[in-house]
Amino acid sequence: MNSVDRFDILIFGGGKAGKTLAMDQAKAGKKVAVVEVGLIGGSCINIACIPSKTLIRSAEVAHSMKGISEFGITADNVRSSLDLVRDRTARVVAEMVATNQAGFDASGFDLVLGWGKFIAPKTIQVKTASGTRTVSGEQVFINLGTTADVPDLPGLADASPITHVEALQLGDLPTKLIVIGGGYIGMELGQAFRRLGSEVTILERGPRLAPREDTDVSEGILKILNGEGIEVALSAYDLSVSGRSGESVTVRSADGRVFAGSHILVASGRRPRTAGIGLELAGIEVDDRGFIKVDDHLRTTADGVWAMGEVAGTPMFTHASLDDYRVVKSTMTGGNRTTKGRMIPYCVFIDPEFARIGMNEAEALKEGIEYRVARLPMDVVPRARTLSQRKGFMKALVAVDSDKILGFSMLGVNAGEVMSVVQMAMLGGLPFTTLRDGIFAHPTITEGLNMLFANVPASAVVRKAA
Ligand SMILES: Cc1cc2nc3c(=O)[nH]c(=O)nc-3n(C[C@H](O)[C@H](O)[C@H](O)COP(=O)(O)OP(=O)(O)OC[C@H]3O[C@@H](n4cnc5c(N)ncnc54)[C@H](O)[C@@H]3O)c2cc1C
Ligand SMILES: NC(=O)c1ccc[n+]([C@@H]2O[C@H](COP(=O)([O-])OP(=O)(O)OC[C@H]3O[C@@H](n4cnc5c(N)ncnc54)[C@H](O)[C@@H]3O)[C@@H](O)[C@H]2O)c1
Repeated sequence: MNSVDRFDILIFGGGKAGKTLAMDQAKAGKKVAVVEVGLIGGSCINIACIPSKTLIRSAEVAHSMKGISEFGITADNVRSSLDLVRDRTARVVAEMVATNQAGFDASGFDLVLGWGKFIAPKTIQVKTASGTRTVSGEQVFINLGTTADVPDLPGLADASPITHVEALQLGDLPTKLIVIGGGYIGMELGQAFRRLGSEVTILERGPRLAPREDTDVSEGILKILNGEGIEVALSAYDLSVSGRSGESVTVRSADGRVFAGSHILVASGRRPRTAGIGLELAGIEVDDRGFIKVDDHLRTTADGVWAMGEVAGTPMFTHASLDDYRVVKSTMTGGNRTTKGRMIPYCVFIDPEFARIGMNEAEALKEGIEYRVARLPMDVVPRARTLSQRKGFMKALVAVDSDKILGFSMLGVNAGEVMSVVQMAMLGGLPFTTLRDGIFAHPTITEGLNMLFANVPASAVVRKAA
């Protein structure tokens, strides 16, 4: 073994939780190292949230130009250039990487760039540009994230499919994009490419999009995507592929449907980056899907080793990874914050957005929780009319035996922001009447919450699992 550089804190993978903990602990005077294969700042800013949302914004602008006559404006000869869209995305990413790098430098931790693997408990060997370096930590934190899971479908690997990484860096706009998977990435990027000018077909093996959501949400999203000319093939399972992405591809489903396209994008879920990194040499166990086993404090099966973010099975959101940092920091400083029962919001950046906090009807029914439900079509919210963004609805679940808000779902313009207002009320333990009777600025989308919560039935409409 090479000589070992010893640290108080060793972080394996510089994702959201890892980089935040590294800066925090280095500033606190600890000797800290982060082993990172190359994404300065992790997936979110380099290849995931930030570039995808930047591309999506360009696509939104392109889309609104198409419907510009609705606003009494004429714009002739409007064209989009994928090169310029990609350059804008690259600029936003570069800015964020630079900001991250500056934060890393200011905190003073040792960034060890290279692919790492455990070679002994708490000891990682890193293949750097100049050779190998071995580092160990008194406390070790794993934050390695996930990677696109390319399913083992006949012909798919030979077709050289793209993932979100390549999709965000394409030189030419696909004439016809086939997307395998109708989840977050499939819906977001599918809609964005459609709006930039591609024909798009989404193949989803399940019977509906967004299967974790209530059926009214799935139906609403389907209608919106179909309305923009996106073909969505549901129950498209046991796919087989021929051809090559970038040239011509054909996909067949078990029931005989055939889909032809120029490119194929795989967006069918994620797999943890735990293979081949010597976890067994470090006493760190994984579950049957390869995610690192952790307890509510994110402690692994190895003493003094924690795992955070997606690799630990945390819900796959940047803000959830950030909260893992808080959980770990709490344990390190004698606190008792855990992952148990935490409320994690999310927003799918289709347009209009879909956002949820807390429970939906399907979950309440499954758990046998009685609830009252209020619904409001976006069409009646004055701000939605001024914006010509009338699609979708808001929905809230309220307890039966109290005025507690159980959950909120919204498919509509600014859903992510409006959801946060409801989330604050839930975090503060406020009754739904606070949102029903609070004074919101007019005309805002949030003002719709007055109307939504005015629709909460006194008690009559109670639904319960059969
Ligand atoms: C296309 C896309 C869009 C998304 N959009 C959103 C969104 O809008 N909002 C949201 O909240 N979430 C979004 N997500 C999810 C979000 O990106 C992640 O949940 C978030 O980045 C947290 O990841 P993490 O902290 O678990 O790890 P990551 O940020 O993935 O960090 C893991 C790091 O470990 C490094 N690494 C891995 N293996 C090794 C090794 N052997 N040696 C050295 N280094 C290694 C990687 O290079 C990486 O930098 C999106 C994901 C994708 C794919
Ligand atoms: N806005 C956001 O916060 C955001 C955006 C993008 C990604 N993410 C995170 O990244 C995760 C991964 O995204 P994703 O879209 O890859 O996964 P996903 O789990 O959201 O969706 C994958 C979809 O692919 C389908 N599928 C799987 N195998 C298939 C097959 N062989 N044929 C056809 N369909 C198949 C699944 O039924 C599912 O609907 C998300 O779950 C989310 O947590 C978040």
